Amino acid sequence: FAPIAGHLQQLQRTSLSAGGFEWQDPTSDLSDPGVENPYKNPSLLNSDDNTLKVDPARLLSPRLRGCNIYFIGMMGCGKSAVGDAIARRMGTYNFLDTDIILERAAGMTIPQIFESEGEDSFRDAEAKVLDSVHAHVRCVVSTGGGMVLRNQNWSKLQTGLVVYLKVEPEVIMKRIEGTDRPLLQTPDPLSRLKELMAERKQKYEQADVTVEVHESMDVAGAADAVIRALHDFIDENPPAWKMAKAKAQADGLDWVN
Ligand SMILES: Nc1ncnc2c1ncn2[C@@H]1O[C@H](COP(=O)(O)OP(=O)(O)O)[C@@H](O)[C@H]1O
Ligand SMILES: O=C(O)C1=C[C@@H](OP(=O)(O)O)[C@@H](O)[C@H](O)C1
Repeated sequence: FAPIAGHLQQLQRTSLSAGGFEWQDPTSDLSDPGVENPYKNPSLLNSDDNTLKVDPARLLSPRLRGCNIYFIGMMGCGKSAVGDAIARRMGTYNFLDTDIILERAAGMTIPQIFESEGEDSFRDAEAKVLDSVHAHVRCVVSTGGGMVLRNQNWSKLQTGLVVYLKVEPEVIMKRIEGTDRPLLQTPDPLSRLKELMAERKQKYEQADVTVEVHESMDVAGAADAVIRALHDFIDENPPAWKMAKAKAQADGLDWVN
């Protein structure tokens, strides 16, 4: 049976294509690229200044193995700016913005949709956009600030890693003052922003990873903080097969890759 066994092994090593997307059999050895947290790998550190020799963003892709990253948080917290910066640095992930997809599909801007269709219709359309987006892999997705409101959306968000960018309302307000976000068209937008944040706090805190972005952090700095937090999250939540491997080895059993 040796030739057949060889064939099977070959098959196991081949990445499969489903729904037009490449994915790798999680039980094959290819899915363990041997990439560990770069921040914890002394051989990746420059000895003179302790900076990393590689961009840790590039080493996120092999560790995520196609899993999407979803950014959640209040409008203006930086989901689009930071998400786009991270996708570019990762190199192998695409950046998607659910607001932009919705605007293109509707042929209207978000303020126009709120005005002509109302918030409920906007939320229905937003949920449909997430339905289609979550079928894709290797994406960094910026969601609209209210995506977290509907429980049904969480079943899609939870197929990926959910990152909450936590920013003080006063900092957000400075960034988005005067923009046309429909929910802030009130005489006192800062109070409205604080109310919305208080209402949504519990939902945002359901994220896998929360990153606090302070006023002194620019987009690149916020991206650095997210990348580091994601590496740490992957360390703390190893995939099931990796835990099974560790257990088998601890039990003195052979693990066949
Ligand atoms: N950390 C940051 N420092 C400075 N400006 C930022 C930062 N994050 C985002 N911005 C700016 O704030 C504005 C709102 O950010 P954006 O990414 O559109 O937010 P969101 O997608 O969460 O609504 C943009 O002009 C963006 O360039
Ligand atoms: O918080 C919200 O309810 C909204 C946030 C906006 O997206 P951003 O968070 O990208 O600004 C946009 O979806 C719409 O104005 C509603």
